[in-house]
Amino acid sequence: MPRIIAIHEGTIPISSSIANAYIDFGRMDCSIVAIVSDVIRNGRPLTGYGFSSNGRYSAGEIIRRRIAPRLLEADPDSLLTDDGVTFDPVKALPVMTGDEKPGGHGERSVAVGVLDMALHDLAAKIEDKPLYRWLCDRHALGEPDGSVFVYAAGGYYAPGRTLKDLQAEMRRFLGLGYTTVKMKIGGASLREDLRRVEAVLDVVDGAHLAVDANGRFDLATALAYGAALEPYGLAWYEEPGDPLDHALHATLSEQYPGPLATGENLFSLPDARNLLRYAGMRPDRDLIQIDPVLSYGLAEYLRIQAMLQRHGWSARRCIPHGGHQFALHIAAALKLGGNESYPGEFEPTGGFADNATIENGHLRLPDHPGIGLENKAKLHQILQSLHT
Ligand SMILES: O=C([O-])CC(=O)C(=O)O
Ligand SMILES: [Mg+2]
Repeated sequence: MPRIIAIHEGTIPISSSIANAYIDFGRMDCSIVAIVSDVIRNGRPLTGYGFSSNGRYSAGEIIRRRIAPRLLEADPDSLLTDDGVTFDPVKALPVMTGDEKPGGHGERSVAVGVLDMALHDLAAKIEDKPLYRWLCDRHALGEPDGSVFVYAAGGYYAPGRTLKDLQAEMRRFLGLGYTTVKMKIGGASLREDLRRVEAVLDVVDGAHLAVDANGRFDLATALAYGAALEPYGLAWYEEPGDPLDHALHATLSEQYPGPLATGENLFSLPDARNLLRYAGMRPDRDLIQIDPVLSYGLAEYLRIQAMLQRHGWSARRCIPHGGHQFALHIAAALKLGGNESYPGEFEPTGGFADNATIENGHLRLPDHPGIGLENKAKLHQILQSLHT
């Protein structure tokens, strides 16, 4: 039966000289982990890799001091599938969150999410299957989607960036094969932001443009932007107010008829449930963007999906925040609405396999065992250096 031999952890920069309406990414970093097993394949121990999505900083201290030791000290059989063949990240979740009080889901949800990613990578590698296939088989999810909708998120604020630069960036996204793009709002005045939005609307139509305020607005500003944006018929209006201000969101959803999107800063099942209970979310048009890696991992995300279904939500209304290969497998297996992508940003963890190509806004699934981070050369080299 497989055993964990060692867990290695590190922090790497994913910094970028860009800003959204709330933060500057000049000092952004993230946690990376390698879980080494005693299963030998091609003369080497099979190893699972994980990293955190952008937006929260490295959770190294919590991984080192609390979460990784719990995995290493657990009864090894308690981490395995019932047949004992491979690791079961669903069983690892209560082990990793043992002795943690409920509520206040902050950086520890990131620490758990990073290790959950590595456990999923390892579990699928042991069974020699790409992760999306492994998930479908182990969770009886039927056939995975053959390709996944991906949209290009960019349009950040940066010193000296002109409207022409913004248009050039969006054209570059379309040239890469994306059909839908997203840009930031809320980091400038409404007047200036409308000039930026209209400049991008010279490149794509409204139905293929989303805007993201990153939680910047108070109610009056969210409503003013909503009224101004409504005629454009945008793909969605994202994170208008503080992620926990559900009353703001509910009021806006009564006024703004187009799709609203939020959830990237909600990190747990109870947080997701409160969103549905109190934020006026409309299952026929709105989007939920909870990021599995930032919110206790895919094991917790499966529980969130079950809760959404009980509330009458389709998985297709979920397009997680994040933009990396793990999210691609999750979207294909769970038949989500798609996946985010930030072409050229948040490297080396962000983005897909080196040879991945987007066609008509969709990405085909890789067939490498596990997540396939081995097909992302620069990242793989960094991950390997954790344990070799
Ligand atoms: O700028 C960010 O923090 C990223 C973000 O909101 C997104 O991907 O939707
Ligand atoms: Mg966002």
